[in-house]
Amino acid sequence: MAELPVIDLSSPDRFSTANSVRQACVEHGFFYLVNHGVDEELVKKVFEQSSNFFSLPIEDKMKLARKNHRGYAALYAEKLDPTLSSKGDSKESFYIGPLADDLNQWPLQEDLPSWKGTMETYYQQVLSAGTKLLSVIALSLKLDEDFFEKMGALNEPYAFIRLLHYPGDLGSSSEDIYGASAHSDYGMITLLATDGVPGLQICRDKSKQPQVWEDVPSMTGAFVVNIGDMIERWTNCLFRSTLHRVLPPRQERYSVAFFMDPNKDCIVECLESCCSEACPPRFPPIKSSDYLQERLRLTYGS
Ligand SMILES: O=C(O)CCC(=O)C(=O)O
Ligand SMILES: [Fe+2]
Repeated sequence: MAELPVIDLSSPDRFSTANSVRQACVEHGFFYLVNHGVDEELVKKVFEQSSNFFSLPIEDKMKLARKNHRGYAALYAEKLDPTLSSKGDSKESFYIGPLADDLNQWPLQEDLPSWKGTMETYYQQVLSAGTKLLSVIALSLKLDEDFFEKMGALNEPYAFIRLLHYPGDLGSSSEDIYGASAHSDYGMITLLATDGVPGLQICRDKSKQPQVWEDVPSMTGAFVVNIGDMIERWTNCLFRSTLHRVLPPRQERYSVAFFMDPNKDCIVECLESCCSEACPPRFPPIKSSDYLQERLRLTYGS
């Protein structure tokens, strides 16, 4: 079992919080976030509405099939580990992106009346928690706390809710089928809520063979937060985007991820404080949208 640090976002001592965040991101790339300001009742409602959506007939769900990375992705449609030969991950999901650009797809009002409002409120509340957390992350890197704002990353951030449903035992064969196969997240940070059903695991050392996987238990009221690959690139691997996966669930499981990615035009390049002559940048600068597009292409095989 992984013993992950707990970060209190409401602590008045921001420098001490920043130190804990730094240690958590260097050692684990994963931590629990408490007192994050997202209403617990709202989280419950999101899980209820998510379950309502996934219970709709498949024909209705397919009417909202994923376009512009918004909407419904059916069972086995995604493979988070593109090196696996299996048919895909045993989960279905639904994506909700930036609220302002009108590209989102919504279930019919008459089917799920308070669905859109619930998701929009959740989007805004988690975005605001994520924004606060990124200012602590900036402090933890010895940058100004508004670093990510000033450089434009948080100007219309490319942030997504992903509702996830793992349907439980489908009696699948011995094939390599995971709920979510091994991957690291692509963006800046991910804030994950789960329904408490176990399954999430992390691998702290991707290069060690055989890989060692540790369970990440859920903690009531806390988000599990992890660092994405773009922060790993910005920090020249000082902060880790840790490999994780969800075991093939025997029991039905729901989770809700919030991926906070920078503005599409943002250039992600090694921070000055994270490189030196002895430790040159490991990655060339890259435009955020180019990086994401390539990662999504590999995940969906198209
Ligand atoms: O469902 C989970 O617990 C994790 C999902 C995940 O890692 C992802 O969607 O990127
Ligand atoms: Fe993930």
